[in-house]
Amino acid sequence: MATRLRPAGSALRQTATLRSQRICSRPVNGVRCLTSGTYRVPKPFNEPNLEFAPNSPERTKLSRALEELRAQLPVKVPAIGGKNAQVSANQSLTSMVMPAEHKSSFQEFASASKEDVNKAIESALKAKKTWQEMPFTDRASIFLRAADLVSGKYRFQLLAATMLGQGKNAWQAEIDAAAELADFYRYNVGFAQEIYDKQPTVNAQSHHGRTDWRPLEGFVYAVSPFNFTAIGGNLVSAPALMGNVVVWKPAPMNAYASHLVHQILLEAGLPEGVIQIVHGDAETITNTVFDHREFSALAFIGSSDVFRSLNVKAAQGLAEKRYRDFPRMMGETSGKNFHLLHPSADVVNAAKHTVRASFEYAGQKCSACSRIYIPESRADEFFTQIKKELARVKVGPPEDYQSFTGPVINKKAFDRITAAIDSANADSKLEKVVGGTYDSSTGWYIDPTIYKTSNPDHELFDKELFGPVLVAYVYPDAEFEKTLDIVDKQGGGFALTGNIFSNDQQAVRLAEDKLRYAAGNFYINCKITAAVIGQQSFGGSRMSGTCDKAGSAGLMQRFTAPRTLKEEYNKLDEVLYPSNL
Ligand SMILES: NC(=O)c1ccc[n+]([C@@H]2O[C@H](COP(=O)([O-])OP(=O)(O)OC[C@H]3O[C@@H](n4cnc5c(N)ncnc54)[C@H](O)[C@@H]3O)[C@@H](O)[C@H]2O)c1
Ligand SMILES: N[C@@H](CCC=O)C(=O)O
Repeated sequence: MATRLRPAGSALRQTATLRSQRICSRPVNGVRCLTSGTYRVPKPFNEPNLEFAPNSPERTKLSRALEELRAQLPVKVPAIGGKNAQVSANQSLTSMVMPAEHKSSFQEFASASKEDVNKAIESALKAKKTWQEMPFTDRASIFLRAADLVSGKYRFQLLAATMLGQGKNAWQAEIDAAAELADFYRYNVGFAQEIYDKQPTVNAQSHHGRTDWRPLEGFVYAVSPFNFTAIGGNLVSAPALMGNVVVWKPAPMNAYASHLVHQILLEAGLPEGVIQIVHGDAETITNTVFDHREFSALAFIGSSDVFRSLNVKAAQGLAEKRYRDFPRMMGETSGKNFHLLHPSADVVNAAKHTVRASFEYAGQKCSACSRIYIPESRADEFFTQIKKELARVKVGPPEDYQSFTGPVINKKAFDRITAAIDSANADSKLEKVVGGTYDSSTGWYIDPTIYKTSNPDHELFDKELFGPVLVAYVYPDAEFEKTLDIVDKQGGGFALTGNIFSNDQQAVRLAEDKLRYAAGNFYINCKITAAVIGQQSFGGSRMSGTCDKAGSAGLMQRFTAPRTLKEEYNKLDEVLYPSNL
């Protein structure tokens, strides 16, 4: 039996429901809608965070959800999701262990064959006409209802899945699987309204210009990473809200959390077929999708190398004239993100922010800080404060509320990061400040690790390790401007997030200008992680992606093919121009 959603108690809060009704003039699913009006969706808001303090009701509820989930392990995930989809008894399944406890299997998923993927594509295309003809206000209602299910009825179930499956502690799971996911659904509805509202404002006399925000003609392929439950949920909601149908391939390590998100969308009223979730071998699924004539767009979040390879595949398809459209290629990818301290910086503040940015969720946020630049005059103070903070930090399992950070995702990541640590420990050009140790006896644990160097060209400044490893360049105070050039040049060609800590506004201006292309998200006197939907849209350029910005109308507009209409109310009297007469 596939794991189904269970209510986890009463909704925490009732959010505003869509007050507007439908606008349409033709029957939808045989139902004629008769209301009229230019409807406005509710104003989006950021979901308030629960804090899980000792003895809080939310801590009790979360602990219960964790116990209930543990009792069901390993959870089973069907190859293709749907209201009644199930894993059959004789199907071979792929097992994924818990990052914090690798002797225990967390999830087992079935893998889609090429035929299954083709069926999923055809089901999505079959659902397309009805879905895109559904009035926007009704599509919006489905996602607003989903937001309430995420933040209410299924909140603790989503958190538990994200904690056990992806190794996040309660706070990290909360800001991802509850808050950010609900925020994406609510804000995306607002962004869609913003797009539909964009209409020509100037018309010549007796003319009427209009924009028809058509969804893409084929289907969208969404490929999501392991580290955020909300990211996959957004990658599918953004195109679907704009009237597209989507084939969704989540990362194997969050197959179960993504399955839950899909089930929630179905419960919220999403018609079956509109989003087809497909699990299995990445290449089999992708090759089948890329062979299809109606492949219209890729919405990818993951590593740069994979995104690059998918661009090459799509180019090959284009060269062979396989597609009807030029597929849109949207990708948010890797980073080698920086903190930069000016000599005027508040060093205590900078050190605290750096501990969070580099080591929360074991450095596995694409936004995480993995390189830092510190002026010589402030370096001792900075490292002393960092050590003081790290002495209070517990590395441990996600279910332990005391754990500040947890394991890395799997053995492959553990081996990759610890190999880099072994080599750094033996590198005479690096001096270890803290950490450099790890332990895989129960889970994939790596201690927060910092190296410093006076060699700004060390390869660690260019390599995304995606783990809790930070490299620091201590620069001569007089070389602040030169250091800006180094920051810009380094970072492996990536340009995702970065910041400056400074109490000198001229230095802030200089950094903001010189580092204009070094980061898609640039922060001043605060850490570089935890962008909030509606406040900081997210994404970088250079080799970090196409910078379409998750959490913005910009990304959603990429899932449209606008049609321009012009209507005239007068007749043409004369063929010849006045000058011809
Ligand atoms: N910029 C962002 O917004 C953002 C957000 C989260 C993660 N990331 C990046 O994602 C990476 C970590 O996530 P990950 O380990 O899941 O990334 P990944 O690139 O290994 O996988 C991402 C997705 O691509 C799929 N995939 C892997 N190989 C594939 C192939 N050959 N063909 C088709 N699909 C393939 C995976 O199964 C997964 O669904 C890091 O590089 C991180 O910086 C970026
Ligand atoms: N948007 C998140 C990062 C997502 C990538 O993993 C942040 O801003 O920290």
